Amino acid sequence: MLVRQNVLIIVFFGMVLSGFIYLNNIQCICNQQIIEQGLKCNQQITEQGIIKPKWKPKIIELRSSPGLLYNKPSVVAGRTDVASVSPWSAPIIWEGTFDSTLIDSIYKQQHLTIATTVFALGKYTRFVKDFLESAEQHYFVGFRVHYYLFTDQPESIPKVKIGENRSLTIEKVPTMNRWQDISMNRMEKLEKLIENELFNEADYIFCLDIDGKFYGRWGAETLGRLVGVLHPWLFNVPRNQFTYERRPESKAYIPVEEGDYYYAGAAFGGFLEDVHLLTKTCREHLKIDAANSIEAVWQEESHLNKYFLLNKPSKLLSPEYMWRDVNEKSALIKIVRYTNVPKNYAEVRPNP
Ligand SMILES: CC(=O)N[C@H]1[C@@H](OP(=O)(O)OP(=O)(O)OC[C@H]2O[C@@H](n3ccc(=O)[nH]c3=O)[C@H](O)[C@@H]2O)O[C@H](CO)[C@H](O)[C@@H]1O
Ligand SMILES: [Mn+2]
Repeated sequence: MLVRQNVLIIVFFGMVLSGFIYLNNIQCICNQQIIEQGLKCNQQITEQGIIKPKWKPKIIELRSSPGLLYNKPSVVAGRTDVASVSPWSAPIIWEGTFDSTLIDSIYKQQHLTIATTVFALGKYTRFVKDFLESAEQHYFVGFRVHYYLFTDQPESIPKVKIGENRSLTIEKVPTMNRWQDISMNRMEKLEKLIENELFNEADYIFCLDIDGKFYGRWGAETLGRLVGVLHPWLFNVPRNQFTYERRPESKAYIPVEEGDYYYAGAAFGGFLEDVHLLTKTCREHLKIDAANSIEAVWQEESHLNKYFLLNKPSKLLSPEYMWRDVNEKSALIKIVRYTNVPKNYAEVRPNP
């Protein structure tokens, strides 16, 4: 009798347990289906019936090689003179916050392609040679890099030797008379480039100013979903001194009591999907502003700052990655990686 009772109890609990396992499995399968369906929907058709890009699958694992030797990370020693994390837990990359041997080893296994865009219209073609030659020495060395150069004068682009596994595509664009239009129009060009050409080719994209030169490593430590760079002149000033757009009529408007950092318009990047949304949103907002006869104080840089306020970057690069001039010193800048090239605005721009 007692034995039968025990058997019944065991059978009962067994059934309850199987029930739990079954329900749990169904939930897992459902979650998977939801994720897969969600992706498929995103990838197939928009409301207007347009086929959308099928983004290249992303590698998110950080695999390390067995036997790789590098310095032991410390939990107590590190940079104490600068913040290396934002209030939303995004890393801020400074010299001393990463190990280049380790980080290269992790990301080289992923066989990545990094699309890199620059624009050189009018007299800005003079910056191309230094930009490309210095990038070949310092920018994602050992990685596959595909430069896209937009210019109104392909014939005057100098020949620069591009390394193995790296390439340069030159695309002709119409000449424009206002530097503001050249600068702003980049958002639309980038949006279309990602949509039409890059979506299945590259893993990451960086969009850079051409009037810059590399002096130090810019590598895999900069890779992230959405990446912004702290502006070299405004990284250490109070919030009310940020040169955000302050007129409420503009889509780039940020009130004085808001804002995290002031980001440079001269460099941003990330996954294609994320940069696509960024460029699309900024392009739309620039268009709305134009229709309302308003141009934000720093053109697309103002819209970029608004975008980053509402869509926090997942990684921030210190001003080492966009410094003022190689000869300008700051105790916080231990290494200059990429700088603005000093220029005579009146001479180089098509209009004041
Ligand atoms: C360090 C930094 O964040 N710089 C930003 C800042 O001033 P900048 O002084 O850096 O702007 P800029 O004159 O370099 O223009 C931005 C870019 O537009 C292109 N260009 C411009 C003029 C021209 O005649 N031909 C040409 O090709 C070129 O790629 C250049 O790098 O504000 C601009 C918008 O107001 C952009 O957001 C810049 O990225
Ligand atoms: Mn510039």
